[in-house]
Amino acid sequence: MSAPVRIVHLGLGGFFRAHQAWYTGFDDGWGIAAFTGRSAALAEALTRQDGRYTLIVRGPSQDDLQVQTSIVAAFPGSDAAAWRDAVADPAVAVLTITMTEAAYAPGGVVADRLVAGLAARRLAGSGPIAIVSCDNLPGNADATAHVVHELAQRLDPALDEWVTANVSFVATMVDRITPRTTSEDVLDDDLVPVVTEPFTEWILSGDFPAGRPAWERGGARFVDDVVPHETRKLLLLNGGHSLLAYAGSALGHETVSAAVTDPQCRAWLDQWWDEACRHVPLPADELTAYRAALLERFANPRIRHTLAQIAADGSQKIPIRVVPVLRAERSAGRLPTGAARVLAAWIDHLRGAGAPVADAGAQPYEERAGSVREVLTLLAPDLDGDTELIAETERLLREAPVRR
Ligand SMILES: NC(=O)c1ccc[n+]([C@@H]2O[C@H](COP(=O)([O-])OP(=O)(O)OC[C@H]3O[C@@H](n4cnc5c(N)ncnc54)[C@H](O)[C@@H]3O)[C@@H](O)[C@H]2O)c1
Ligand SMILES: O=P(O)(O)OC[C@@H](O)[C@@H](O)[C@H](O)[C@H](O)CO
Repeated sequence: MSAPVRIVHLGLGGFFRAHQAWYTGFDDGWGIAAFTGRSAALAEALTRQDGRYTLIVRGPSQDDLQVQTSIVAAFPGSDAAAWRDAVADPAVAVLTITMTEAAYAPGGVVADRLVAGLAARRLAGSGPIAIVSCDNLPGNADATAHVVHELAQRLDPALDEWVTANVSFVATMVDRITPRTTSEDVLDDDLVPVVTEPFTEWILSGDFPAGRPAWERGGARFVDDVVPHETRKLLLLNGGHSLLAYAGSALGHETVSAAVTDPQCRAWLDQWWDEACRHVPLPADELTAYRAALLERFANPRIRHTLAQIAADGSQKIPIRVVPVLRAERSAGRLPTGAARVLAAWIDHLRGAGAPVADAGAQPYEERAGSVREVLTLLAPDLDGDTELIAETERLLREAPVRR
């Protein structure tokens, strides 16, 4: 028998099924009703399989197939009535989100959906709930709270007061490399499996006023402060990914594993990590171990994580993965060549090098990509008078690979 629905998820995709749904599977008292962002296809396919799917845990030499059953209902994001009913259900205690960074823009889809759901919950008198953003955003709890309060206040100040009294925004660091599923991954008895890596990490901080699953059974950790862990992951893993996505694809590489085994890319990655590590508030030995583990994870030749997938939405990612290091290094009086290289490689990508641009926010940057200073004016106006940084970025652009 399926578990009762006690979690609602927004952003049914690959990562959620490799991560939060997998952790929830360790506690059979908790079922999930999951909603896609937009499309109906995945919800329909999962519904035909009664929510079951196979997690293909792909190690460097073999696969471990794990059938997952924590999703008990799947809906297309367009089913607004099902969404409101699900969030209003008094049995539901937790709402998780994986909608990508861009969806948190003010007036964006995260605010819209959450406020519609919370308004229905308030009307139904269903009481408190925890909202857990699992997107790669610094301060993902605060970012979620901000867009929810902003919209609720504008629509109905009484709803905003209810949110303040009833909603707990939980901060998280999430990590499990999960490339997009391709037709080659499909199994005889499963049209919608998910391929992921063996490594997984989940660190959370915050209250769950209506209870939560025993996610620690899968290894999740509850801490007072996620910020050091989030900074470690965003700068070293995601920042390293962005470097490889732009600089590696310009060299002709297609995947993370191909790029990281190229000695040139590897040297650039080490230089970026040396600079970024100075701004991660964790002990040096922890960072050394994390870097070593990351190299193994990135090099897994059986995980086909395309640089094009990671390169998408650079206008949302560069400001949080790279700019903080540029800023901190310049404030410390250093010229960070590794960080400037990520910036230069992204500008080169906007000019047409490497992976194609797939980014709804790219246009103003593409229009200014001929001038490093003008890109900085949009990206980090406090740095657009920094002639030394601009000259270094221009030098790196002149040295950018010619093979495209
Ligand atoms: N894939 C990973 O390795 C990974 C790891 C850690 C964190 N994450 C976080 O999870 C997010 C989702 O990753 P995924 O691999 O599941 O991606 P995905 O493309 O499968 O997207 C997940 C869901 O979000 C929806 N969506 C995306 N952008 C949207 C938009 N602008 N408007 C409406 N709906 C939208 C999609 O339709 C889908 O339902 C990432 O952006 C990241 O923040 C991913
Ligand atoms: O998923 P995105 O688009 O935010 O970023 C692409 C990758 O850097 C990211 O998905 C990592 O694989 C992930 O964060 C690993 O936990």
